Amino acid sequence: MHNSFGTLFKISTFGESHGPAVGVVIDGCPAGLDISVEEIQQEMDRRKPGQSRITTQRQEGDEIEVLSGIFEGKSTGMPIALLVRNQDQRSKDYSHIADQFRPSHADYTYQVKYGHRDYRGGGRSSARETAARVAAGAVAKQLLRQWGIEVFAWVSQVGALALEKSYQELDLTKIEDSIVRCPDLEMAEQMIALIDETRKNRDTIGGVVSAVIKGVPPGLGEPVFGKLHAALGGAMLGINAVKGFEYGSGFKGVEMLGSQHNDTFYKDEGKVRTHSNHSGGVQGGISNGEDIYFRVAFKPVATIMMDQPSVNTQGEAVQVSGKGRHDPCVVPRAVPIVEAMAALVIADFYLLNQTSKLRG
Ligand SMILES: Cc1cc2nc3c(=O)[nH]c(=O)nc-3n(C[C@H](O)[C@H](O)[C@H](O)COP(=O)(O)O)c2cc1C
Ligand SMILES: C=C(O[C@@H]1CC(C(=O)O)=C[C@@H](OP(=O)(O)O)[C@H]1O)C(=O)O
Repeated sequence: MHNSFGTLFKISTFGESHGPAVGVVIDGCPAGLDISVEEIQQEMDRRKPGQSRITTQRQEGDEIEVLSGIFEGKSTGMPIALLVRNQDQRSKDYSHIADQFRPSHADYTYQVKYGHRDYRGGGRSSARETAARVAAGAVAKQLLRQWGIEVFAWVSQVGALALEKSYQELDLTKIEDSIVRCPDLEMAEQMIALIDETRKNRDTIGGVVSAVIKGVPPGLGEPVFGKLHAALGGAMLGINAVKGFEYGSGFKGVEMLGSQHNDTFYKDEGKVRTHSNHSGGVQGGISNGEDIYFRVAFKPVATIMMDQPSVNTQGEAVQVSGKGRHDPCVVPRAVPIVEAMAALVIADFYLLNQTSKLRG
């Protein structure tokens, strides 16, 4: 029932991994926005399968088709419909799970909830659906740019290999310089080697995507229900395979004292700023104008190329093994998904904020 996201900048996605297409309808994009379809395509290319040796080898062009809502390069204020046709489905890789459940994928929960499921490629539980979110996020990013807001995400951990540097110490222009999307290129090499080794062992591994949103004005977010950090957390936890979300000082903040953790205020050229930013740019659910930064934890991919105990739809014990093409680690492709979901939340909250008080 819940296939839509957002209040004013609202999206609905549709499509299954092995159906004819996946796509999105964006309802509420203001009219007159210059929209570059080429930029939407660049985001699709960052997410698409088959992009490097450390991702699934399913070969999809993920070429975006604009069905409505953009005319002469500008949004018309009408629903924007974007479509991607599926081209490289291999449904026979899934025949064996028509009546079996892969451990830790969504096979069992979809079956028990609906009594019927599209088992081909995981149907709608497949991360293929995130292609639609990335397309919508690419439009949201272009809207945010008008307001001076930018979103960056990168891989900061694979397995136990963790980048200890803060985002201020990283060169974020280097994110796309390695196939793993870690801007520290030495660490990137180690991460790639670890993913290669894991894949050779027919296994999978988890990781962390870190992100920062720059240029958010103070005042975005609703005070009780609809806190900005809660919306961001909800958006991130709604991405496939996500197991954790923290923003600002996050779980590490518990080790600090209030006197260390408080972000003290000062005035900088008429603006109220804070010296530190343990709050992660959000206080009381409302942005304070500082950078919003957060981390998203992804589990190791469920489908592994080895036998594991499970049950079938009759409740009988079986051994199930993954077949076909799967990501050994999702984080390199999750980077544009995290950016897209963050852009969608901020675009929505920016528009909502414009209705929150009389201005004069
Ligand atoms: C970018 C990305 C790629 C993914 N690729 C695969 C994959 O190839 N095989 C797989 O079993 N799961 C993959 N997943 C994870 C599944 O989609 C996810 O585990 C499944 O929908 C069950 O949901 P849950 O893990 O959130 O509970 C991927 C997730 C993301 C974000
Ligand atoms: C197709 C994509 O990734 C897929 C995500 C996925 C899963 O279970 O999430 C399983 C695999 O599906 P298939 O067996 O059909 O190749 C991945 O390739 C994509 O991201 O576009």
